[in-house]
Amino acid sequence: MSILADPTSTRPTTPASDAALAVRSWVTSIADLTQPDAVVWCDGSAEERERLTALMVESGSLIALDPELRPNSYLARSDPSDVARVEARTFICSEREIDAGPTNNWREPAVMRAELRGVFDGSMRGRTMYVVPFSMGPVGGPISQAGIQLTDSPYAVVSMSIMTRTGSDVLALIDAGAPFVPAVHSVGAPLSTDDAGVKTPDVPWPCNDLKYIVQLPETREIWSYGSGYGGNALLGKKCYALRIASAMARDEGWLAEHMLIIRATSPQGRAYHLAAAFPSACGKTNLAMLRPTIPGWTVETIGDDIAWMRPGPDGRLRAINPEAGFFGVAPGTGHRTNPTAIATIARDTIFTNVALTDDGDVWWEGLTDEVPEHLTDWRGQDWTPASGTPAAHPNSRFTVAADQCPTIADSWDDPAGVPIDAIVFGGRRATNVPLVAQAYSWEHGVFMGATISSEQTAAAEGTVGELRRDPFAMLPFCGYNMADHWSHWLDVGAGLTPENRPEIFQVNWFRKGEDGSYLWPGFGENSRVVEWIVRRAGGEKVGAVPSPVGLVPAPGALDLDGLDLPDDTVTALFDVDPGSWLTEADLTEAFFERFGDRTPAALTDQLDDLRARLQVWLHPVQRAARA
Ligand SMILES: Nc1nc2c(ncn2[C@@H]2O[C@H](COP(=O)(O)OP(=O)(O)OP(=O)(O)O)[C@@H](O)[C@H]2O)c(=O)[nH]1
Ligand SMILES: O=C([O-])CC(=O)C(=O)O
Ligand SMILES: [Mn+2]
Repeated sequence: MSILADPTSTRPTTPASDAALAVRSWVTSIADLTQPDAVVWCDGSAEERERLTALMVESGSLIALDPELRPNSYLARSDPSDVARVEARTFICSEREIDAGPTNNWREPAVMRAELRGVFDGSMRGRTMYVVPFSMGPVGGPISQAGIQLTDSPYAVVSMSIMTRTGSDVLALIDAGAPFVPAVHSVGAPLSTDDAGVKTPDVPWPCNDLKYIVQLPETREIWSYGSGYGGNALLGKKCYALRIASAMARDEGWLAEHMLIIRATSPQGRAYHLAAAFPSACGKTNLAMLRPTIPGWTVETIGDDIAWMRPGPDGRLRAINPEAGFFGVAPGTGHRTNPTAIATIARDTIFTNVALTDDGDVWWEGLTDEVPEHLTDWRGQDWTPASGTPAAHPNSRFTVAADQCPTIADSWDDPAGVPIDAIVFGGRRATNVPLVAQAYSWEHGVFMGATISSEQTAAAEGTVGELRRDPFAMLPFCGYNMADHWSHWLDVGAGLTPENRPEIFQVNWFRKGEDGSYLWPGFGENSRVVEWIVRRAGGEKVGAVPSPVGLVPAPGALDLDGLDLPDDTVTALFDVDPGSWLTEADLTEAFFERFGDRTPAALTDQLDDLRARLQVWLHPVQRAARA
C-alpha cells in the first residue's frame, strides 16, 4: 500500500525536503511490510488524544473511571501474560558480539533483521498504523533528540503523548533535516477477515506470546514486537532514551542514565541538584517526589526515571529529563509514603493493572491503610481481602504528565538542563550496604556504580527478591558493553575540572533488621540523607568519617532529630562488616572477570584499594578465620 495514494492516510501537507521524503518512504516501507488497514499521522493534539481515548473506551481497552472521583482518567487491564519488561527477549544487535558485552542478549544484525521481517510481515493487518513523531527533551533543545514511533497500539500512542513531546512541531523539525531514530512497534496480533468480509473481533489487550525488543545501536534503530506494556512498547523510554541514547552518548561524550533528577533547596536558600540511579522499582519516583520532613528544606521534581547529562558551556555537568511524564509504580504509592504522587494522579491519568473500586475509582496495595471490602482485581475478577492474591499487579503503574506534579521545578523543562552537584547510586539491599556513603574519588564513585547489586523486583520477569548485579542500575538498559560504560564514565569525569565534577554517593533505604523489617523509615525521611549528601557535595562543613566502603556521616552529622530511632538501629544502618564485604569483593572480582580486558584498570585498582581498607578494619578473629 502506498501512503501517498492512501485515502485513509492523514498525511500532512506535501513534503518538500529530501528529509521529509525519506521519512515518508520509510513509513511507506513499514506499511508495505506490516499491511495495516490505514495509516494515521499523529499531530499530538488534545483532540487527537480524546478521539483515541474514546475509541479505546468503546473497544473495551480502557475503562473510564468515575469523572467525579478521578476526572478524565482511565483503567487499562493488560493481558495477564504482558505485565512487565521482558529482559530475556530484549536484544542488542551490534555487528560484533563483544560490543554488546556479556550482560546483553546479542544477535547479529543481519540475522535479526531477517527474523524481524518474518514476524512483522502482515503483523498490523486489520489495524491502524499510527505515525508518532516525538522528541526526547524540549523540542529542538541542545540536549534533545527526535524519534518517530510507528505503532498499531492506540494505548501506546496515547501513552507516548503523555510520556514524550509528540506532534507536528517535531515532525517539522525532522522534515527540516533533524536526525531521528526510527522505532517500529507492533503488538503482533493481526485481525483477519473471513471470506464474507467479517473481521475477527479484537481483544481488549492484543499482544503475542512471542516477543522481540530489539535495539540496533550502531544504526540507531528500534523494533518492538508482541508486547503493549511499558518499557516494551513506549519506545521513547527504555529503548531510545536509555539503550540507543547510551550508545549515542558514548560516541558523543555525554551520558544517558537510569536516573531521577531533583533540586533541593536549603533553609539558607542554596539550591543543589542531585541525580540518582536506582534499579527498576527501587525508589526513583519516590525520591523524585520527596516531601522533606526536616524543617526549611524543599525538594522539587525534575525527572523520575531518566537523565541525559552533558558538560555544558560553563563546564558543569548539565542534566535534562528527556521525558514529559511519569510511568510510576502504583503499589506502595500512598497518602503516607508519597502524597505528591497522589496529588499528581488526581486526574488525567491512565492506570494499568491496578484494582477497580465499586464506585469506579482505583485502588492498590499501599494506597490507603484501610483495605476495601470488595474490589475488581487487575484481572477483572471479584476480589475481597480474603482472596489471598494482590488486588493490583505488583508492577501496576500510572501514566501521567509531569506538569501535573505539584512539586515540578520551574526548570524541569529548561532545554539547557540543570547543573548536577551530586550523583547517587543505590539498590535494594537487606544487608551489608550502609544507609549512605560518599566516594573517596570520582574513580571510587564509578566503582560504586559499577558494583551495585539489588534484590530483583516485579518490574521485569524473573524471581522477585533474588540478588543480582545491576551496574549503574543499567543492566537491562545499556546499549553497549557495560565495561565500556564504566570506561566512558571515567573519561567523562576526567574531562570535568575538580570544581565542576559532581561528588558521588551510595545509598540504601532497604536494609533490614533481624526481624525482617526495614531499619530506616525511608520516603520523606530520606531528606535527612539528601541534606547530608548535598551539603557534602557543596563543600560545606558537615562531618564525615572514613569507613572501608566510603566516607560516612560523623556522629551527629546526619540530622536524626525527631526520629525515634534507637541507637542500635543507627549503628546497624551503618554497620560495615569487613568479613562480609571481603566476600562481596570476591564476587565483584568474579563479576569484573566476566568483562575480560574491557574492565578498566582503574576499577580493578579500586577493588584492590577496597580490599586493603577492609583488611585494616578486619577484626583479628575474622582475620584468623580467613587466613
Ligand atoms: N521501604 C521503602 N520503600 C520505598 C522507598 N522508596 C520507594 N519505595 C518503594 O519502592 C517501590 C518502587 O518505588 P519507585 O519510586 O516507584 O521505583 P522507581 O525506581 O521509580 O522504579 P521504575 O519506574 O521501575 O524505574 C514502591 O513500592 C515504593 O513504595 C523507601 O525509601 N523505603
Ligand atoms: O520500563 C518500564 O516498564 C518501567 C520502568 O521504568 C523500569 O522498568 O525501569
Ligand atoms: Mn525505570
